[in-house]
Amino acid sequence: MATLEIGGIDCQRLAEISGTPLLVYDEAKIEQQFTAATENFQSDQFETEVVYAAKAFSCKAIFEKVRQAGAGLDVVSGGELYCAHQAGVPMEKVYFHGNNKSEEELKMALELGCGTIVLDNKMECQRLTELAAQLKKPIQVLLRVNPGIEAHTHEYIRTSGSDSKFGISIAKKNEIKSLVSQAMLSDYVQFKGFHSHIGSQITETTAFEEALAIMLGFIREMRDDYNIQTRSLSIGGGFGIRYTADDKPIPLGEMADILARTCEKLSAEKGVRLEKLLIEPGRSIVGEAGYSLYTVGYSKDTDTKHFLFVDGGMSDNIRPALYQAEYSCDIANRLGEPKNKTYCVAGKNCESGDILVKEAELPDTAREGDLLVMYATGAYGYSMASNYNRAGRPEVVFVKDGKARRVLRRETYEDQLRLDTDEQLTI
Ligand SMILES: Cc1ncc(COP(=O)(O)O)c(C=O)c1O
Ligand SMILES: N[C@@H](CCCC[NH3+])C(=O)O
Repeated sequence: MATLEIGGIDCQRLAEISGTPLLVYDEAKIEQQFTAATENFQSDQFETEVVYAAKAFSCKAIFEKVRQAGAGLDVVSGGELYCAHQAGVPMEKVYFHGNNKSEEELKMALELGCGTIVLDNKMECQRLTELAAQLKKPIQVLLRVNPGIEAHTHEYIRTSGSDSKFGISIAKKNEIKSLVSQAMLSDYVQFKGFHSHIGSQITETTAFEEALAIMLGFIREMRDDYNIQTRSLSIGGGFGIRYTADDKPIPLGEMADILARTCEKLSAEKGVRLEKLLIEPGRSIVGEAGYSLYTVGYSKDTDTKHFLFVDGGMSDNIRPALYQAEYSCDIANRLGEPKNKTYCVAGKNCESGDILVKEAELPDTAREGDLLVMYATGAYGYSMASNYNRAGRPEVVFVKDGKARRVLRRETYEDQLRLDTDEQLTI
C-alpha cells in the first residue's frame, strides 16, 4: 500500500508528529506559482505587478514568501495589514482594499506607510482625504469600479454584477468623475487609476479579456470626456484552480501572459497608454499547494449513504457548505487500492450541512485510524476557518525537500479561552 508524500515527506509521519486535522503546504508549489505569475506577467510597454491576495491564506510565513517573491500584497482589513507589517512586508507594496474600511483602519494604513488604498466609494474618499491631511501622510489611491461582468462562478464569489456591493458601477461616470476630482484636490492623496475584480475561481480567459476591453474603453472615455488620466489599472484576481478532475483551469503563468498580451493589444486599439498593469491572484498561488489531512473516525451506513466521519469539518473548511464547493480526496495510506465504494465524507461539527465531500470514491477497506487527504485546500480554508463548536483551528506546516516546519500551531482549548472574561462595564 502506497502512502502519499508531500514535499518528500510521508504524510502519515506528518500526522504522527503534528496530529490532525492538519493543513500541509508544499512550499515548492507556492514558489512555483509566484514564479509562474511574476515571470509571465511582463510587458515592455508598461510596468507590471503581481499582488498576492492575502484573504486566500494569511500568516507571517506566507507573507514572508510574498516578500521573497518580490510581489505586492492585497489586504482587506486592519488584521491583515497588521500581520503584513509584523511579517516585514514592505508597506509601499501593500494595497488596502475593502468596501467599509473604518477610520481606525485608514489611520493605521496612513501611519504605517501603506502604499495604496483601493477606494470603494465616495464617503471613503472623503474620509481618506481628511485623514491624510490631518496626519500629513501621502497616499496613492486606486478606485474600484465595477465593469458589470457576470463571471461564470458561484453567485457568492461573483463580485462584479451591476448590483455588487463592491466598487462603483462604471455606468456612473459622473459619480466617478466627482470622486476622482475630490481625490485630486487633496495635497496628500495621489490618484493613480482604477481597479476591477470580476469574481473568483474563473477558469477561462474570456471574462478577463472582456473586463480588460471594458476597462480600457472606460479609461479612454474618462480621459476624453473628463480629462482624467489613468496611470495604473488592476484587473484583480480570480484565476481558477483544479479542485476536481472536472476543473480545467488555464495555468497561472499562461493566464498572466495572455492578460499582459491582451492589455498591450487592446491599449493600442483603444489608444490608451498605461504606466502599470496589476493582477491580484490569491487562490491560484496557494490553493493547489494545500493538503488537508484528517483522521478517519467512525463510519455509518444509512439507507442511502455510507458516511465516513473525519476529525475536522466545516470549522476548518467552510467552502463545501457555503458554496457547494467540490474537492477530491483519497485515503492517504491506501493509495494503490481500488476505489470501489462511494462514501459521504462528513465532518464532526454539529450541523447536517457539515459535509466535506458529498460523493467520494474510496477503497472499501477505509477504516477508523486511516488518514484522509483532501486536495487543493490551500485557499480560503484556513482563512475562513472558525471556532464553531469551539473546534480549534488546525496546525499548519510547510514542507519542502524532505523538511517540515510548523508555521501555525494548533489552537488549544486554552487559546480559545483567552477571550473569555468577566468585567464590569462602566455605564
Ligand atoms: C479585490 C480582490 N482581489 C483579489 C481577489 C483574489 O481572488 P482569487 O483568490 O480568486 O484569486 C479577490 C477575491 O475574490 C478580490 O476580491
Ligand atoms: N472565499 C471565496 C472567494 C471569495 C474571494 C473574495 N472576493 C472562496 O472560498 O472561494
